[in-house]
Amino acid sequence: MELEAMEQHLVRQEPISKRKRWIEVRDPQDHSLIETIPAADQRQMETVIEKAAEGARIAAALPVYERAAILGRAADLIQSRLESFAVTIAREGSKTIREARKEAGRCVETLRLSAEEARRIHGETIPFDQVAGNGDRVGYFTRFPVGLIGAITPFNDPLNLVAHKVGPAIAAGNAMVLKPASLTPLSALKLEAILEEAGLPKQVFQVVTGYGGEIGDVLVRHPAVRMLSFTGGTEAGEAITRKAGLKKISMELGSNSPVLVLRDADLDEAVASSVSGAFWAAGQNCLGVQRILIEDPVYEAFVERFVKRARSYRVGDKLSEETDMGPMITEKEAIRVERWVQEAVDRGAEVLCGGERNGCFFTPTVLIDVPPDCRIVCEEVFGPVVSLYRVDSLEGAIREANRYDYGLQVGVFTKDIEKAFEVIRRTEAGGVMINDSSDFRIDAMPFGGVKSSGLGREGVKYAIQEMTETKVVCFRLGLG
Ligand SMILES: NC(=O)c1ccc[n+]([C@@H]2O[C@H](COP(=O)([O-])OP(=O)(O)OC[C@H]3O[C@@H](n4cnc5c(N)ncnc54)[C@H](O)[C@@H]3O)[C@@H](O)[C@H]2O)c1
Ligand SMILES: O=C[C@H](O)CS(=O)(=O)O
Repeated sequence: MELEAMEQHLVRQEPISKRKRWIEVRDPQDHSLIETIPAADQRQMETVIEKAAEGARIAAALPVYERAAILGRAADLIQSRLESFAVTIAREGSKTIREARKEAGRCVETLRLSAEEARRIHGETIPFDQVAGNGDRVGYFTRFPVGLIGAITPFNDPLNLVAHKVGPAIAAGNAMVLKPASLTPLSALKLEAILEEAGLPKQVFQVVTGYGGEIGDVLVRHPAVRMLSFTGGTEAGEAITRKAGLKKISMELGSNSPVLVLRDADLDEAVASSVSGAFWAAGQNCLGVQRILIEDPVYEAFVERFVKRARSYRVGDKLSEETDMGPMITEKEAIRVERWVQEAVDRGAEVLCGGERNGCFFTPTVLIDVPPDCRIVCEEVFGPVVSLYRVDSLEGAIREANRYDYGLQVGVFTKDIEKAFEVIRRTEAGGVMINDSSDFRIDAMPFGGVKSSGLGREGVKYAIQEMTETKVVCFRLGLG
């Protein structure tokens, strides 16, 4: 994402001795100062990593019942302080208070799932005698923790995406060092304190705040870090993958998610779900609906209803219960989106609603006639802008859905089971939602993308598989 790249560029330009050693966490809505926190330097990150080696030994030695109890207590503590967590998410980021409450509630769910899955990390027996001559051999494989995991998270879901890394890590007996986004680090710091209050030894989970390109680089390259769990933009993900060296890597990256509205769709459902999916968190959502491909017979009817609903969105104060959509994370990001919209308009696109910026606020925007090579559709907009396209057939919709090198999730609205399975089979994505938009997820399901949208899967049970190694044990009997 350009945002962090710009920030890192600025940090890199300053001599290390002159870099600010603190981060002012400010509310994007009014730039008010929320909290000032330290910006660690590379030496401090190295010290934390060295300390975390002891944390890996402690984590692996924690019996499963203790891991599960700690995670369950942490979930209970957050549940009891849900509003406080929601206010922090809303203030440091872009979410409205209603969106933030949902994220805090999902974090509780993610930690409870982690407590459950800690008890289900199984191996299997192996029938060695499937090969002649091995009748005297019995054995199994088991799973053991990777050790020390380096985690790096994005600004947009500052609590639950951290829980999706640290919950499975603890469940599997790993230690973790996390570098959260420097724009929204406070939720991660609160989670770190909750886990310590729930009984997690301090060395097992450490949050280090600072600038990605500076201290994140240390985490990426350090040989003691045996796995990297990254969530962020594709550009940063590729840069990190090149630097990481020989270690496990999990990449949850960007997308420009499509929704297919077929001629037999329930249009009211398709409109409601796609408007929500397009403008949730001011479009700063990896699963955000960025392109809608509508079959000819229902195009006019869908567009009219979609624009009407988009126009009804109340944009304003994040902490008001009445607000449907808050600001973008910075004015720089809002200006980028404004520039991308203008580029499309200069090339013939039409703005059906929105397109106005006021500081870091950008109104819910609906475009048509966008040339397919405009950045507003071929890159990840990560803002409240959605482009509608008329398609002449299911074949045309699938072709358009697969046009770009992203592949996180797809939504398709149809009542025809055959067409649904055609989309399931032929679209290039990590998830296909039938009669939901692309923006549908539960925290227990496997989650991740193909092509430039990622490597590997999160979702608690699946993250645990990635955060463990298998060990085969074989007994050769009859020699005593
Ligand atoms: N697939 C998913 O599950 C998922 C979920 C949320 C967000 N995202 C993606 O995250 C992006 C938005 O978040 P963002 O703007 O914070 O992303 P970003 O890529 O700018 O930054 C993400 C994190 O990586 C760090 N970072 C950036 N460059 C780095 C480098 N070279 N070395 C080490 N660390 C580095 C940042 O400090 C931050 O903590 C979008 O692309 C969105 O699609 C994906
Ligand atoms: O931004 C991407 C998130 O992973 C989507 S969700 O909030 O987890 O559904």
